[in-house]
Amino acid sequence: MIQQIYPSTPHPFRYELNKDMHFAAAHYVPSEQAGDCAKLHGHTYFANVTIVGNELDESGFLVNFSLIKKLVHDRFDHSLLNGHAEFADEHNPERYPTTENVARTLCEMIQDHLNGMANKPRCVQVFLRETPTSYVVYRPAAGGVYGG
Ligand SMILES: Nc1nc2c(c(=O)[nH]1)N=C([C@H](O)[C@H](O)COP(=O)(O)OP(=O)(O)OP(=O)(O)O)CN2
Ligand SMILES: [Zn+2]
Repeated sequence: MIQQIYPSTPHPFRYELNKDMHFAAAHYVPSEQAGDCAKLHGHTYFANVTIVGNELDESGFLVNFSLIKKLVHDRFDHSLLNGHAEFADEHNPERYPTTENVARTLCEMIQDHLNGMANKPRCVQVFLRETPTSYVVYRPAAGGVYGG
């Protein structure tokens, strides 16, 4: 069982849901400055995704926990991150599969899906751990999340 304390983000919504998950993936950071990270290697990533909203769906869910896992796990588990379109541009540092960019991409992917739901849940935080000693927290700009 995964048990961990995460940083929290303040928000005005009635419900907050968190989903923990793992995925195994390989990557390299295509930058001469990246040192050993420029070499192909792998991690078991750990992600915690925070979803908020005011309304539940017809199942009484803010969003089904399993959907959040499916969006991330089905796409990235046992894959080469650099092989995904989101991370394939080796000339744009915003597209390198760093922890920062992967966390932001997960949030954006999930939000794209949530935008199609009638109860309009929002992804307000992705905590992404790459190694036992390194993690990133991504939060979309407040205007983007709360501004409708
Ligand atoms: N800001 C970032 N820095 C680094 C990233 C990153 O994504 N964003 N990535 C790496 C490497 O991919 C590496 O796999 C992880 O680095 P690091 O935490 O240094 O790994 P260690 O397990 O060796 O850490 P120790 O605490 O020294 O054991 C590097 N930097
Ligand atoms: Zn790495």
